[in-house]
Amino acid sequence: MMLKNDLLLRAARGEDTERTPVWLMRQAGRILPQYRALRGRLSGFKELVETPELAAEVTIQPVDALDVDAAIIFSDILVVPEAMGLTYEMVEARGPLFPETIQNAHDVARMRIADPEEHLGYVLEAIRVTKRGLNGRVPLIGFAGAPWTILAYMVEGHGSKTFSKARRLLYTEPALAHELLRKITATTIAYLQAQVEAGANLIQVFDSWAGILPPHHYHEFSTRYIREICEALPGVPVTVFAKGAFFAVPEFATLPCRTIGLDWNEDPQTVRAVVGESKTLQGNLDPCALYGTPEQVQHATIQMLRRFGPQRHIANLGHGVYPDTNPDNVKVFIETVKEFSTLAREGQI
Ligand SMILES: Cc1c2[nH]c(c1CCC(=O)O)Cc1[nH]c(c(CCC(=O)O)c1C)Cc1[nH]c(c(CCC(=O)O)c1C)Cc1[nH]c(c(C)c1CCC(=O)O)C2
Repeated sequence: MMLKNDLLLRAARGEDTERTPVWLMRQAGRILPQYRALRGRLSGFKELVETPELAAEVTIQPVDALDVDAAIIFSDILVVPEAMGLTYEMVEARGPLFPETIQNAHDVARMRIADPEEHLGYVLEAIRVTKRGLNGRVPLIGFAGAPWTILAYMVEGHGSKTFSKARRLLYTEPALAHELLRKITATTIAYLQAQVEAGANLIQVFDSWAGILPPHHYHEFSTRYIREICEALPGVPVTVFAKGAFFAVPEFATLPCRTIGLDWNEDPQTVRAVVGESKTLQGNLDPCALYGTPEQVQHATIQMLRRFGPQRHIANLGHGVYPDTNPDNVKVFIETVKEFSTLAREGQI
C-alpha cells in the first residue's frame, strides 16, 4: 500500500524532505490518558502486548492524538528472551523481572533460537492488524533490543544501574557470552525479517545499555552483532540507537544502517562531523525539556533543530518520553518541529 505520509522513510534514505519528520520514543503508552484507560481494564502489560487487536489500538493512539509522522509497534524488547525460553514478568511500577536467569553454560545451552511465527506470532499479527488500521497514514516502525542489551537482562534478571553481573560475564566467560550473543542475534535477525514481512517499514535497534561498557568491550560484544543484524536486512532502513555510546560513533558510521539515533548527551554537529553526510541522524531533545512552559519547549526544540540542520534529520527525544510529561507539551514539541522546519526550508527564518 502507498503511504500517504512517507517523510520518515525519505529522510532515512537521505532524500530531501519538505519538513523534518517527528516521532517520540515511547510515544505509545505512558503519557496518553486513552492508553491508561485501556490499560486499567486489563490484567497487565503482557495481556496488552500479547493481544494483537489491543496492541494495534495502542500503537495507533499517538498517531490520532499527537499527529506524529510514524507509529512504533507496541511491544517490548523482552519478548525476545521469552521466545528463547526465558519467561519475563512485568512487575507493576517496578519493571521487568526474569524469575530464572542465565548463569552458566547449561543455561545458555537451554536457550533456543526462536521461530518468529511460532514464538512471536502475536507481535507479527499485531503488526498486520496495525497496518490495516493505519491504512497508509504513516510508516510503522518495528524494533528489537540489541543483543548486548538483551544479554544484560537475561543475565541480570531485572533492570540495574550497573548490570554488574552481565558485565562480569564478559570478563570471566567471554566465550560463553559470545555463544549467548550468537543465539540472541540469530533470533533477532529472523524476528526482524518477519516484522518487515508482516509490514514494518523501518526497523530500530535499541541498545539501551550501550553506555555501561568500556569501548573495547562494546566493539567486541555489541557492535559486531548489530552489524550482523543490519547486514541481514538489506534494503530495509535501519536505525541504531545506542544510549550512551558516544565513543562508538566512528564505528557506527561504518555500519550498513541508514540512521543513527543520538541521546541528549551527544552534540549533533560533532556527530555529523564524524559520520559525514551518508547517514541520517535522529534525536535528541532532552526529555526533561518537555517539563518547561510551552514557550520554553518551543525554544528548546528550535535550538535542537538548528543544531541538526534541515536535512537528514528525524526529530525525536534523546530517549523515551517520561511518564509524567504533559501531553500538551509533547504537542508543542511536535508542532514546533513541523512549523519551524518548514519555514527554515522556505528561507523564512
Ligand atoms: C519499564 C520497562 C519495561 N520494559 C523495559 C523497561 C525498562 C526497565 C529498566 O529500566 O531496566 C525494557 C525496555 N523496553 C524497551 C527498551 C528499549 C528502549 C528504552 O531504552 O527505553 C527497554 C530497555 C522498548 C519498549 N518498551 C515499550 C515500547 C513500546 C512503546 C513505545 O515505544 O511507544 C518499547 C519500544 C513498552 C513498555 N515497556 C514497559 C512498559 C511498562 C511499556 C508500556 C508503557 C511505557 O512505555 O511505560 C516495561
